[in-house]
Amino acid sequence: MSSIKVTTPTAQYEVVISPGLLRTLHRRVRTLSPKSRLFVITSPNIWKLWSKPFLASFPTPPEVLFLPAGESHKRLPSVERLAEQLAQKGADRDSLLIAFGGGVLGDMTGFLAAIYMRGIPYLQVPTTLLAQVDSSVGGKTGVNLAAGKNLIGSFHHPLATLVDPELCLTLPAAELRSGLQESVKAAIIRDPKLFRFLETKTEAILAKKPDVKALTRVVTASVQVKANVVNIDERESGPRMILNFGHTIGHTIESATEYKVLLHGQAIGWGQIAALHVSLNRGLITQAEFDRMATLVYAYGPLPPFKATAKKLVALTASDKKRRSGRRAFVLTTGIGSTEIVFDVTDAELLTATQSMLHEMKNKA
Ligand SMILES: NC(=O)c1ccc[n+]([C@@H]2O[C@H](COP(=O)([O-])OP(=O)(O)OC[C@H]3O[C@@H](n4cnc5c(N)ncnc54)[C@H](O)[C@@H]3O)[C@@H](O)[C@H]2O)c1
Ligand SMILES: O=C(O)C(=O)C[C@@H](O)[C@H](O)[C@H](O)COP(=O)(O)O
Ligand SMILES: [Zn+2]
Repeated sequence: MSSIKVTTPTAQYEVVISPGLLRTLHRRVRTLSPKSRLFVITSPNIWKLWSKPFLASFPTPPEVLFLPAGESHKRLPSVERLAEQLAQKGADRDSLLIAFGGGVLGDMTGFLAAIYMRGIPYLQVPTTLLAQVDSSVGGKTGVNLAAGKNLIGSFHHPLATLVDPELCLTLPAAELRSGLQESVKAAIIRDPKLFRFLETKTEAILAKKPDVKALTRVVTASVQVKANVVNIDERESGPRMILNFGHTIGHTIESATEYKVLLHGQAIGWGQIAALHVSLNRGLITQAEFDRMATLVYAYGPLPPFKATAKKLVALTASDKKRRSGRRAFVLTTGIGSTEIVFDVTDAELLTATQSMLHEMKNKA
């Protein structure tokens, strides 16, 4: 079992990572919140697969509310519908929400917890690899607008994040690989050791029945990277922007394709390729470093093709939340494990890099 601490000016909590943890969930929940009324928020498909071990330790079953699965449901009306259900069931400020799902469900449940009765506590019990390595940690919650990704939201940290890597054993292969793109990101921005692990253990990680020991190591190292960054910059005033490596173009790909074509991690995979091209063109990394990093991104593919022009993708960066005083922030890599945040990447530079990324996509098709 590993426990990683998140300590920010507004919150202090643990991320507990332990295979098999789900079967002892009730004890852990009651240690954190002895008396609260519990509301589990999940999706029908996840509940069908995992309700038995989830409920195994509960003396009486908690209330369960459902959200349909998928990024296209990550919108305000879904949150409102859930809030109405909570109100009808008499949820109050002593209630505790338990987000039992992937990043979409976790982001929405966290946002619901942030705004219901002006704020109630919630727990993250992430069920996808992506949610385990990234989205269940750090307190970013929210929903999408047609105009852009996560444009409505708040920072609201969970009471704790309880991770059982065994949950990933029922994930479709594409979902597992999507989550691994965020681990590749964590490795590129801050952890050369994780990078090497992802390079050498690809087979075990991507096996038909993934090696839980290897997955647990990937989750633990990725969460450690995330916690270290969040601990120094909770509100993304500066250093936290590095967690957005690959996301400037990745997010524009998601909104250009109306959140329907690619999984989040797949879009971020392409976004990382674009960011690698900018870094290479600026001479911040050697061709050999570029090749090594791009090879790792593609190793956790395939990254599906999509239709959008470079011009459109660059134009859509106008709604990126990292913009400061009208200037676009961009995260570059200066080598495996190191990054630089810059504000002077020109449209022309980004266009060239995005065209190179689209060219690679065409060659792979
Ligand atoms: N808040 C953050 O810091 C942060 C970080 C990274 C990503 N995100 C967000 O996370 C979202 C992506 O999350 P995701 O990749 O988990 O997608 P997701 O939540 O849509 O889950 C992917 C699919 O897997 C299913 N599923 C979940 N657990 C399963 C299991 N154990 N077995 C079988 N199927 C299962 C889900 O029902 C869904 O269909 C995006 O909206 C992204 O913006 C947020
Ligand atoms: O936690 C962060 O900070 C991140 O940037 C993590 C990202 O992987 C994640 O996709 C996040 O939701 C992006 O946030 P946004 O503020 O750029 O929408
Ligand atoms: Zn992400």
